Amino acid sequence: MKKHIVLLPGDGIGPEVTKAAKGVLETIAEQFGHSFTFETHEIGGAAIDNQGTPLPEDTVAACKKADGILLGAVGGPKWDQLPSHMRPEKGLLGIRKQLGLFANLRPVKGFKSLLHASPLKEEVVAGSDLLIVRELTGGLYFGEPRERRNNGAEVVDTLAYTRAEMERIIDKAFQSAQVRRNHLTSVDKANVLESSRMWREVVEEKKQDYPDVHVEHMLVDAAAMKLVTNPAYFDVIVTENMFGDILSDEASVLTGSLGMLPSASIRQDGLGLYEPVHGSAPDIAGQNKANPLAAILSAAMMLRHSFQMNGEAELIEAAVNKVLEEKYHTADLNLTDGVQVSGSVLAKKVSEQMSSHDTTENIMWCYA
Ligand SMILES: NC(=O)c1ccc[n+]([C@@H]2O[C@H](COP(=O)([O-])OP(=O)(O)OC[C@H]3O[C@@H](n4cnc5c(N)ncnc54)[C@H](O)[C@@H]3O)[C@@H](O)[C@H]2O)c1
Ligand SMILES: CC(C)[C@H](C(=O)O)[C@@H](O)C(=O)O
Ligand SMILES: [Mg+2]
Repeated sequence: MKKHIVLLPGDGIGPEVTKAAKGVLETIAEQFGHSFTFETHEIGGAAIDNQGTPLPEDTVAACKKADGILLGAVGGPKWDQLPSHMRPEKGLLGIRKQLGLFANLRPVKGFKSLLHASPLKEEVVAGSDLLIVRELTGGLYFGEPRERRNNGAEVVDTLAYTRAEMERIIDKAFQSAQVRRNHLTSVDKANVLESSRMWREVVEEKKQDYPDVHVEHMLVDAAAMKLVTNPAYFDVIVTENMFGDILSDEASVLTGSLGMLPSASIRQDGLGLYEPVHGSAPDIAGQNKANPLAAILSAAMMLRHSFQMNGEAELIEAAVNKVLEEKYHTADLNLTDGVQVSGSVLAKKVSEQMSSHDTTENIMWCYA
């Protein structure tokens, strides 16, 4: 199969982890006889430096024509003092919005061989396998007005949603629950926010369409606590943009590192931008220390979601599992046992494992 992939490496560790994921995709192409072509574009701080804007028009145009998009990360201290419309993060928010990527799927599954990498007790982490379905193009991130007022004496951000925006993400989450364990937890702050009260109404209306799914409501503060005390309780969590951002970094603790969490930012027709949950990690950028697995697993999500290449995605996931079982890991996992390697060596191990045909265990993450 022929597929055209746009790479948006971005800033900090973005280029390192994107290169690692590209290498794994090349191994897939070789093994399965696919033809993947790649085109690299700037976004974020790199684009500000070279083109004066965090989201150049040619980047958007290339993404619109792509079969799949793989992003590294954007941002860093170099650009922190720029006005908000010129920050690298605006490039990421802009591409999500312009492409209509309203659903962000963030699967969180602890690999068995990494249970002891979490700072939580192994018996707490064991059995956790959840999916955060985060609304990605609305809420506080995009609501207007957002401004300083009264000579800087006041400031306003706006949390706005239309009912239609809520309906489509809640539908997506019910559908994800149907292919998983039929348990949906809708997370909100309905004791305080009007938007959350409407969110609850929409969930209540939608549940009539999915009678096989057990749905409940949970306040975000309580959910944050339960995520680290009883994570195995959760199957699918659906929540608005900002809550989903925060809960997903928290959930990464279950896997041992933020460098383990992949994500898919998708829309209905299958186009997707695949991005690790982590950021540009300026503290380790350029040192070949970054864990490439979140980016590699994001590439696997691209194969499954945008290209319908399930076997190929499973091969990557199984190879990652095997490499971890063989106790190779990067420094972020903070392990005292096993073999600590650089990011590029870990990525190479994954590709070698894929070519060895010794990856039989299907550890597939289920998400729809
Ligand atoms: N998707 C994105 O592009 C994205 C996501 C989050 C943050 N950011 C941006 O990244 C910059 C830094 O933000 P931050 O420091 O709060 O968050 P971060 O995710 O970049 O880093 C948080 C911590 O996790 C570590 N870490 C993250 N990814 C890792 C990996 N793959 N391997 C090993 N360790 C890893 C970092 O070293 C750091 O200690 C900010 O400008 C922020 O806006 C971008
Ligand atoms: C960089 C930032 C804008 C982004 C977000 O908040 O969506 C990041 O934290 C993420 O989780 O993808
Ligand atoms: Mg985040």
